[in-house]
Parts: sequence; C-alpha cells; structure tokens
Amino acid sequence: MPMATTHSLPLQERVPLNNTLQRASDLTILFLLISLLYCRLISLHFHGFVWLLSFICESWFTFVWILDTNAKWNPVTYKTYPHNLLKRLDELPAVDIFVTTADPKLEPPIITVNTVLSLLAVEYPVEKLACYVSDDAASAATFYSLVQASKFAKLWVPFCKKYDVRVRAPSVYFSTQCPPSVPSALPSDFRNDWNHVKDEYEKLCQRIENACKEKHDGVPKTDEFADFSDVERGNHPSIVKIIWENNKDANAMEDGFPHLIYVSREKRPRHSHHFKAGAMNVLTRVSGVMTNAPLILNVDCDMFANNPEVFLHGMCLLFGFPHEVHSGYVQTPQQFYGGLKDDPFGNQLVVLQHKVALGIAGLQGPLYGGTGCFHRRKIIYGSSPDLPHAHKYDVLSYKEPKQVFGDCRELLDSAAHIRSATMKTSAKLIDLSTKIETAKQVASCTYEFNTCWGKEIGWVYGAVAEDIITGLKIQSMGWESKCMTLDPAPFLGIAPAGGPASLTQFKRWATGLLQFLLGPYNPLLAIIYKSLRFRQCLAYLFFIVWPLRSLFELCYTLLPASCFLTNTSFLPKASEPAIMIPLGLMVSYNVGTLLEYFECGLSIRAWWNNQRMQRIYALTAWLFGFIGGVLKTMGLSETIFELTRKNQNSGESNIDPRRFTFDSSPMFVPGTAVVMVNMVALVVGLVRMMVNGEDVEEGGGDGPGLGELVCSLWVLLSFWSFVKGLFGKGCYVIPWVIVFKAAALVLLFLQIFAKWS
Ligand SMILES: O=c1ccn([C@@H]2O[C@H](COP(=O)(O)OP(=O)(O)O[C@H]3O[C@H](CO)[C@@H](O)[C@H](O)[C@H]3O)[C@@H](O)[C@H]2O)c(=O)[nH]1
Ligand SMILES: [Mn+2]
Repeated sequence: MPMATTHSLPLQERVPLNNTLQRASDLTILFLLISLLYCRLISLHFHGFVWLLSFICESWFTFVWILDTNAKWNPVTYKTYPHNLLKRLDELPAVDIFVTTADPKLEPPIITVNTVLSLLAVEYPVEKLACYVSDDAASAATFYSLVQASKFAKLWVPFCKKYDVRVRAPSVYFSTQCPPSVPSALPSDFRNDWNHVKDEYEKLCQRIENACKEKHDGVPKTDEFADFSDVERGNHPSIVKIIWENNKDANAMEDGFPHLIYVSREKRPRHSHHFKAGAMNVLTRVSGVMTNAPLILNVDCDMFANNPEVFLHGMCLLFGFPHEVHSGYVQTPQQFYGGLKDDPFGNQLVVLQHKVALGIAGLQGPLYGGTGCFHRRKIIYGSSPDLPHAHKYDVLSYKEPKQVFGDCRELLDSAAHIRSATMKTSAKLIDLSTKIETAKQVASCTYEFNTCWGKEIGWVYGAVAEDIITGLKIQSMGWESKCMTLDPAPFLGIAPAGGPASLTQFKRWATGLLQFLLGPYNPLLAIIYKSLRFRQCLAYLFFIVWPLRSLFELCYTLLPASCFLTNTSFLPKASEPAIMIPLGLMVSYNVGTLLEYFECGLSIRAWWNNQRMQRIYALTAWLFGFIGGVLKTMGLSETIFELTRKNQNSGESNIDPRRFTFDSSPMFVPGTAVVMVNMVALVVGLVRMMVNGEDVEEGGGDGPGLGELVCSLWVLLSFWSFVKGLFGKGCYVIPWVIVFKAAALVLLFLQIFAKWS
C-alpha cells in the first residue's frame, strides 16, 4: 500500500462524537426496564398467566434495548482530506463501478441513466474508471437508453467539469427552473451552454420514453440491437456490449469519460440466478477479465452520485490508515432524495443512519449495505487481512485456483494479479473489444458450477439480504470497515412510496435476516470460530432480530385487549407506586426518541410517523418475513427477491401519496385483527364499567385499569391508518377479504379468551 506509507500528509481524522445525553437516556430506559422485570418477578405468584406473558415480552424488549444501546454507544465520524490526495493523483488506484438494474418497469431506464451519468462525471482520473451496468431483464430499452446516455455524456461530462456542477445527475440538476446563478467566469457562455445541454437532456428523455413504450417502438432495428431481437426474459445467452470505450481516440483522455459496458448475464429457466448476488458476481468476473481494477464500487440503479468528490473521499478512507485491515471496505449511508415530508412511511431511515450507523462505525465498522460501497477486489476474492491474529479463512490455501474461480485462464491470471499486487494499476491501454468473448464465457450460467462463487468468494448466495451476509463474512475474517458520511450526501436514492411498496422491502429484509440466524452465517458462531468482535456481533444481532421482534410485539399489542376481555390486568393499578415504572418507561422512551429526531433536524410528526410505522412493520412485514424465513429454512419455500418499485410518480393522480394504502396482501391481516380485537375489548370494558357502575380504577379486584386503557388506545393510535381503513373509501380502505380473514382470527381469539376467563 504505497500511498499511506510513503507520504505523511493525513488523509483522514477520526472524530468521536459526544453522546453523554444519549447514553444517560439509554441507561435510564435500561434501568427502568430492569426494574420492571424485577417487579414482575417478585410478584409473579400473585398474578396469573398474563403477568408471565408480560414478563417474557418485556425481557425480550430489554434484550433488544441492550442491543440498541450497544450499537449507539460509541459514535464516530471521519473527516477526510481529499486535497492531500490531489498531490498524488497518479498514484490513485483504478475503480470498477457496478450498477445493477433488473426490471425496466419497476426501475425505469431514465433512473438508471441518471445514476450512470452522475458516475461518469465524478471527479477522478477518467482513465482509471470503468462503469459496468448489469441488466437482469436483458431489456432492449435499457440498452438503448444507455447508448443514448453515452452520447449525451459527451456533452454532459465536460459541462459538469467546466462549470463545477455540484449535482451531476441531470434530472436533479435541471429540476431547478431557470439557469442557476452563474458560478464564476463566462456568464454568457454558461447561459448558452446550460440551455443547450438542457435541450439535449430533454431530447434524451423523450427518446428514452419512446423506447420504453409497449413495443419498444423507439428502439431502432439496427445491428447494434440485433442481440435483443429474440431475447426471452429469463432465457437467453450472455450479452456483453461495450457502449463507450474511453481510450479509442488519443485526445479523449483529457476530456473523455470512463468506459461504459453493458452486461446481461446468461439466464436459463432451470438455473438459479441468485438475484442481485448473482448479478454482482458476474460483474466481478466480467470486469475481472476486462479492466480488473483493484477497487470496486457498487450502487443500485437508483442511487446517483450526489457528491462529485465521493471517489476522492472514499480513497482517503481506504488508504488513510496505517494498515489496510482498518479499512476493508468503505460504506456510505443510504440516504434518499425527494422523499415525502415528515417520512409518512417511516422508511427514510434518517435517525437509524445517524444514530445506529455512526455508532457501529465506532465498533468494527459499518455493515455492508448493498449500495454505495467501495470494496477491495481481493477481499471479494477471499483474501484475509495480513495480520498474525487474523482468522486465516483463505480458500486458496486448501483449493486449486481453478476450483475456486472457475475455469477461465484470463480470470485466473487477473485474480492472481489482484491477490499478489499492490494497488498500482498498469497504465497500459487495453482494447476492450478483444475481451468480449471471454466476458461472455464468465457471464454464462454454468460457469459457477463446482466453483466457490457465492460461497467462499464473491457475494454470498441463498439469502435475500446478500449485502449484510457478505459484509459479515468479510468482517468475520477480521477486516474493519469505515463509514463515509459527507455533506452533501455521497449518494442519494429513492425510498419506496406507499404502504404496500415499503412493506415489500421490509418483508424481504426480515426474511433475509432470519435466514442469517438460522443458517451457517450466524454471527454468534463467527465470534467463536472466526475474527468477528463481540460488540460487532451484538450490532449484527440488533438487525437480525427484527423478524423475531414481531412475535413479541404481536403478543404485547394483544395484552391490553385480553385484559379487558378477561377482566384481568397486566400493569399495576394507578394507585400503586409501582405504576411509576411503566409510566416512567413510556415517558422516557418517547421523550428520548423524540430528542433523537430533533437532533437530526426532524419534526415531531416525522417522529410519530416512524413510531407508528415501526409498530405497523412489526405486525405486517416483519411477521411475514419471519414466517417466510422459517418456511425457507425448513426448505418449504424458495428464496425470492421482490424488487422495490422506483417509479415515484406512477399511479393515479388523485391518490394522496402520504396516506397509507392497502391491497389484498395477507400481510395486512394481523394488523387489522389487532385493531379489531382492541376495539372489541374497549367496548367490552366500557359495557362492563357501565353495567357494574364502577370507576375504571376501582374495577373489581384484578380488573383492567388506567394502564390497560392507555395501552389499548396507544395501539389504536399507532394503527390509526388501519382504523381509518376499516371505515374509509377507495384505495385507503382495507379490502373485504382482509377484513373477513381478520374477523375470523378475532373470533378465534375471543373463543380462546372466553374459555380462559
Ligand atoms: O434479481 C435481481 C434483483 C435485484 N437486483 C438489483 O438489486 C438492487 C436492489 O434492489 P431494490 O429493489 O432496490 O431493493 P432495496 O430494498 O431498495 O435494496 C436494499 O436491500 C437489498 C437487499 O435486500 C440490497 O441488495 C440493496 O443494495 C439495498 O439498497 C437494484 O439495483 C436491483 O436492480 C438485481 O440486479 N437482480
Ligand atoms: Mn433500492
């Protein structure tokens, strides 16, 4: 690693963040939780089954809280000094950029095009970059869009560099109405250029839109597109096309832009393609035989580079440490743009990124998030850090290279080069077109047979949360990672909009996470047998237990209702001093989390939306993710990766995008049932109170009191979209099939309680 050792200028600085207040608040809550458990334990014999259930649930919440506190305990950020890097530009390593797209309907090509354009225009020596786009749909429209985009890039990239444009995704840049105020010199030039480039961009959009229409009318029938003419989705040979080769003409070096290569891997109906992980592994091999850069950046198709210096900052974190073990990969937080105000679907993850991600950054480093991450290629190839105490997990020590990487001479040579060499890349110009046949070979669906791809090397197969598992595998070898937060944000993506879309995403994550807990990649085993650190393991657990949380939350939301139905209680009476504990918990938890939102500059509304959506996710997406994960582990169902819709302005115009909508997915059944049970319970409680003529508080002996009432109302408040869904109109209403199924569940539940009481 020549860069760090031969020069003394610092590239980064670690800045621990002060979080005394946070720690105090987290510990207060932990103390109250333990007190509550203690109270329950000493009085367990006075009370029945309900207290035991509460005790079990609260023990779980305490466990989760410990995980949460651990994750947030040591937040750090890193300052980066890219100007110190600029003095050694010629030493910068090459980077291969991977962009994945999978469906032109759910991921409109114009989105991918903007991501690609923003990446082609970053501040980095152009001859060191190559951008590979993987298209899992083998769509002529996507290919055509990229070809058109490369033509536009000839205008766009020089324009960005000449005027130091800050946001280099044209759709975002031109969303400002008029030419922005002129940066420095040449005002008249700028205005003309701006108008011209904007015109061209609009034409580009028009062409892409035409190409995306039903029969691809806009796509010309020329040779270039012949490969797509009889492509059947999911059943076609590999397609590899060089859209733009940077070193063809000599003077392109100054103002050119990086290589752009289109890859659609071979697909056959009877071969599993392993979704995104499969696509990433193909890109790794294709780029390995073409440009073989020692670094890899991967981004999802909707994540454009929002900060043109992102590569330079990334290099600071990759090479700014005395030993490379400190920076196996560099992950940027997932941030979103154009999101709805106040985060109505609780999926913009701002506080999670700020509190938890920065906290984990102070441990062994951020988890790999699947997008916006710089990897060292050699780690992807299974290299462990070169340290005596590190876990030696290198497959090549017990297997032949051919058994590991597959049978392709060029790939074996390139891999051997990566594993042995330093970051220096040969400045030798290669003619990419000579590599196409080899690239197609390594992109075929039989190439991986009897190799280590998807297991010991590359992105890990078999789980839909391939990102977290791949990162865990890397950290288990002893590598640390670094979190890169920048202002402006490094990459920005699209958060799913609408109820069903965000549930799909959370359900996939939950399924993937459970597969972890039940599979060979369990982090608990990794601390024992490998080099994962203890507190890092707890940080993984914080995410991995998401699906399990649903069971306890479901139980807890039913507790107050069952108290009304059976005339018992699960909380102390308002007159008893012990009520202070649950009361204190409720207040400190809500105030504590609210302060976190304020600290991140968010509103009280955003806080509430996240609170209620957490509850909703738990009883919809996480619960179904849990079931899906169990079925998958028992071999009863297949792993599938359901894409998240990225088309923001699709759908009917008269729908309020901020309101929760429903469809007939069974995911909505449990939430609807919980709402119904709580409503029935409140009515039962009210009737009993009127019949007996009692005050809620003095309710006969062990009956429900104020605590139960507040909890039940809190559940209804959290599920208010469901309450409205029961009585609403149009797409805001819960479909009758769901209501019917939920009602059946409620009857069953009531039956059980009738027996019990
Ligand atoms: O068969 C597939 C399926 C997906 N993708 C790509 O994978 C990316 C992520 O898919 P998306 O639907 O956007 O999922 P998200 O839930 O938004 O993605 C998050 O969660 C995923 C794991 O569940 C990670 O892989 C992603 O990087 C992370 O951003 C997109 O670029 C897709 O085109 C493929 O290339 N092939
Ligand atoms: Mn996404």
